[in-house]
Amino acid sequence: MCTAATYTTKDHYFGRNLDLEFSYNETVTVTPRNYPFQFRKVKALESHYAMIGTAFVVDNYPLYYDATNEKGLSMAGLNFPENADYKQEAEGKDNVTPFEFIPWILGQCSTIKEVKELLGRINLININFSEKLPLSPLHWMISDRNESITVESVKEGMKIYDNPVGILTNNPTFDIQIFNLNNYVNATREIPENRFSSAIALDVYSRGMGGIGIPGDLSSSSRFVKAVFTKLNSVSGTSESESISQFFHILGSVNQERGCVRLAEDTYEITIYSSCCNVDKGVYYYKTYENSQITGVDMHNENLDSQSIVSYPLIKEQQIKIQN
Ligand SMILES: C[C@H](CCC(=O)NCCS(=O)(=O)O)[C@H]1CC[C@H]2[C@@H]3[C@H](O)C[C@@H]4C[C@H](O)CC[C@]4(C)[C@H]3C[C@H](O)[C@]12C
Repeated sequence: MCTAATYTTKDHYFGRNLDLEFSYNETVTVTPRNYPFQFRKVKALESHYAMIGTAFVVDNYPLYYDATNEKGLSMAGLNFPENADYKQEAEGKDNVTPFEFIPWILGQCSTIKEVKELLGRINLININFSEKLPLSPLHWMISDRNESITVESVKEGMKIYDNPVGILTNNPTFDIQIFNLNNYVNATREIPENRFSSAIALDVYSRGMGGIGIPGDLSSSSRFVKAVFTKLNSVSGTSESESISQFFHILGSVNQERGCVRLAEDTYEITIYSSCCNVDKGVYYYKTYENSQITGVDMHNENLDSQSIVSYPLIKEQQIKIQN
């Protein structure tokens, strides 16, 4: 499972947890403006906005999981099994495959307003990248500095939801996820009062009891509630260090620790990486399951006018600082 989030202090931040039981050898990848983006059915983008994010690069093609462009627009794909439904090619539409969706949008748009215009013409089509890499059932969160949307291509067609909480997990569909928040109307970060009954004296014997009821399990609907509660109640200073620390704590509230979700004998889902991009500065920070140190890649340290993608392998080993 996965969780994506936005957060704003002085700057804007966008990132995600990538939860899975295996890794595709993904890298932090910068695609510069003049890398010719080929698409299966629509015209290539010979020049476009530059972007940075995590991608599995195959045959010199960056298959992005999540990315941010130089205008601060960001996008992440998250699993959406049984609900995602991709279509046949349709005339008069921009026929884009799901694995091309991130470059198609981030290559051309700088705001959600522009994204909505492109989405009006788009048709997400069912063409596999290759036999070895078939399509994944995904839905997406797309965010600019001011707002987020959730995009779901389902049986009935393309659904575009305003996402007022800036969080996305996996199933069920986004309308149900948002509705489910109503069930937690009573949860609070404040010290709770006894509203149970005046007939009995109840003791607030611990801090944090206002949040009792917020789920702690790792299902996607529970992670949605937990991540929204944590994010919407987040408080931090506005420096880069304070902001990204808080961001990683938001994602950490729904981290998958090895052992808690078993998929098969000796197979467990874990948070492979957590990312946090400062979308104003184009710096992509990440941690991995075994590397708690925050590592950053600055897209502006690359030649953004070039034609060649640049990839940095994730540093996966723990970086321990012995202090004495
Ligand atoms: C599985 C990943 C999402 C993580 C997630 O939501 N897991 C939850 C599992 S579940 O709900 O509990 O079943 C998704 C996110 C981005 C996906 C990748 C990107 O879409 C890029 C390519 C696209 C190709 O078609 C398939 C390989 C692939 C490299 C994808 C593999 C996989 O589906 C990824 C890595």
